[in-house]
Amino acid sequence: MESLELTLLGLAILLMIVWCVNWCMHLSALIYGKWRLHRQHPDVVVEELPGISILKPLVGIDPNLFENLETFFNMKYPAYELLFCIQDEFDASRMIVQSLMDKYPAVDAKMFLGGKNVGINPKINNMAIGYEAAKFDLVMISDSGIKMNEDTLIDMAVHMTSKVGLVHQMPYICTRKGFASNLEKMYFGSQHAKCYLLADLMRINCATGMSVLMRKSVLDEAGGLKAFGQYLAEDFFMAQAFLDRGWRVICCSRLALQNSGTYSISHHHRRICRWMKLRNAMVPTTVLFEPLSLCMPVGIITAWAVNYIFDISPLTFLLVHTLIWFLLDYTRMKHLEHGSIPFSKFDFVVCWFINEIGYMLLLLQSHLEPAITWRGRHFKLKWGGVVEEIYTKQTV
Ligand SMILES: CCCCCCCC/C=C\CCCCCCCC(=O)N[C@@H](CO)[C@H](O)/C=C/CCCCCCCCCCCCC
Ligand SMILES: O=c1ccn([C@@H]2O[C@H](COP(=O)(O)OP(=O)(O)O[C@H]3OC[C@@H](O)[C@H](O)[C@H]3O)[C@@H](O)[C@H]2O)c(=O)[nH]1
Repeated sequence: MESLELTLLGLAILLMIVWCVNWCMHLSALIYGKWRLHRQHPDVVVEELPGISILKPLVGIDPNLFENLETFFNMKYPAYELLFCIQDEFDASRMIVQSLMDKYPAVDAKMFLGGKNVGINPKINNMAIGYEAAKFDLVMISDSGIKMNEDTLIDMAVHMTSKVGLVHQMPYICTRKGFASNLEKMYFGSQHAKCYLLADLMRINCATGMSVLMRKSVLDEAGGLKAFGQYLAEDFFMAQAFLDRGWRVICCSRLALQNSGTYSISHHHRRICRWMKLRNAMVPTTVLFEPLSLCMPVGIITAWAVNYIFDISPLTFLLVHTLIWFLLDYTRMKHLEHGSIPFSKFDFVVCWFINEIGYMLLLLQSHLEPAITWRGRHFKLKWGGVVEEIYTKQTV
């Protein structure tokens, strides 16, 4: 009996430690975010910044594609080239790119059609020819849904100091109409931002491949772009290749502004679930630790612990815990927005709860359905990250 009580007390103390670690994570991410993000670079001599080759992998179109791509033709940067990689020669995005190239003849832009089969990852295959044609030593990969501010490239280049090999942007969401967009903003502004900033602070590899600037010479030393075609989480392995060679990988101070014109709650959930599956395979410790960094699971288990140790009402504890967590998320989101949050406080509360509950369900789903579907293709992820395409039989 005594040993059971001792075990329960030990467990309760352990849970309280996990709870304290979570508050430390929250506060550190808030402070680090304030220091790292939205910096200005008034003293930079822009003309001296190195040239950049920007790879834009494109598949299909969405209502914001023209607007998003146009921002790349209007960047304040001394030397850059745009390498549009279009997966299918009959893809509708070809017309959009052509019209932008006609509108901005002074911008160095080229189109590459069809890609090259160098592996399984379709994004890598799509960019393979463009990568070979890149003329600068700094290569940037920028996904189709990204919108750039005029000075983002400057910010990324400034972060590429002599010890840094890869600069990435923390994903965030542009303000668009509707609840689905607000929910996406909530996801990227709460738990995701907290962990992303912390991982960057602690130099843990967390680079997301939607917007990354890299030293091409180092990537070539690692086998070039094609070496990463066997993985679906090519972003993680690319960043790892830089870390393994002693280079620093850092997050710059501008956020990656995702502004895809096609969005819905189910699309967001499918995408996040796909990312969770990648994380589970790449960094298996996240299987245990990710649930332990979420508001509700941590609140519930700690409510039991404080009740066991201090006889505090679990419900009161849970309410106070949730309220403070919520306020910290609100503060972080305000900071990410660099101003006021673009939806009402009521919408914020609703989105926050739906995001917290949805997050837990998605984590569960990511374990129940291991296969990955990406843009209509199915993949089987093996431990360690190597991927295999699953072909389904067509019946006529
Ligand atoms: C007692 C509490 C411990 C807390 C541990 C928290 C673990 C949280 C794990 C993940 C949360 C989100 C991570 C954000 C970045 C990942 C984005 C992503 O999934 N990207 C994929 C698609 O682009 C990519 O292919 C995935 C690659 C693997 C990334 C692995 C990230 C590990 C991040 C760990 C963060 C630890 C924070 C600090 C711990 C004290
Ligand atoms: O078959 C494909 C699918 C996607 N892509 C391109 O890859 C980019 C990202 O595609 P999506 O927007 O569908 O996917 P995500 O935003 O979830 O991608 C993210 O997660 C998986 C990682 O491997 C990626 O690096 C990261 O960008 C786009 O530019 C898209 O055009 C291809 O070129 N071919």
